[in-house]
Amino acid sequence: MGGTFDPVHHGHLVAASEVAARFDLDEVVFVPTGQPTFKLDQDVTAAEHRYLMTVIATASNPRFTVSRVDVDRAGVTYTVDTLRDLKTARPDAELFFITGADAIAQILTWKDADELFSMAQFVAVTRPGHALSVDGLPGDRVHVLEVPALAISSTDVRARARAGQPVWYLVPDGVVQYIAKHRLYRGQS
Ligand SMILES: Nc1ncnc2c1ncn2[C@@H]1O[C@H](COP(=O)(O)OP(=O)(O)OP(=O)(O)O)[C@@H](O)[C@H]1O
Ligand SMILES: O=C(O)c1ccc[n+]([C@@H]2O[C@H](COP(=O)([O-])O)[C@@H](O)[C@H]2O)c1
Repeated sequence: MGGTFDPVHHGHLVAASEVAARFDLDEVVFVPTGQPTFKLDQDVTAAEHRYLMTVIATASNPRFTVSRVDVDRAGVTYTVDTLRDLKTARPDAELFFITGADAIAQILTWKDADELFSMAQFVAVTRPGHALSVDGLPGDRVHVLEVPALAISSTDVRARARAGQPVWYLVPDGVVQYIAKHRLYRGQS
């Protein structure tokens, strides 16, 4: 599952857990982006903070791991590179890329979009506030999964932290503490 994870929240974790169960996955690899291509105009938190919060959030689940491939690759992050690096690290693995309704809606505009569907299957999960449409995408490579609706976004978590409102139970406890310890999201949206 790729994401900016700024910060990772329970919407991400529930989606990953549901896809793992439905598709009987051995492992879910969370891949925090380096420089997310569609957020180049935004003030994104340093990759190392986002990576560490993702490690904290996933630590208790033996099937969840976190990859540094996007964080460690220089330049803008593209999923075509993510999938290539994951395939190199796990040559025998069958890859499924987990993505939410908002992200799948834009997938045809992603770099080398045609190539993506031959590199992995895609699982598009439902997300409150976003219509899920996979029209025009290859039906044999894109799966749709309804997951328990959690109307949580990283944008909202950042806004709450900035306003001094609680973020408990929107993100894992360790992430609440990490945000407080490093005083993240105090001066940005
Ligand atoms: N509550 C949610 N339910 C289901 N999928 C989600 C949810 N939140 C995010 N996702 C999906 O997880 C992936 C990574 O999301 P991302 O890290 O950009 O979080 P976000 O909450 O959308 O962040 P932001 O508000 O900063 O844009 C995307 O594919 C997104 O669609
Ligand atoms: O490859 C692309 O062109 C591309 C464009 C936009 C988003 N993505 C990927 O989609 C995932 C979710 O992105 P975001 O910006 O919603 O956090 C993340 O893994 C991104 O690298 C990929």
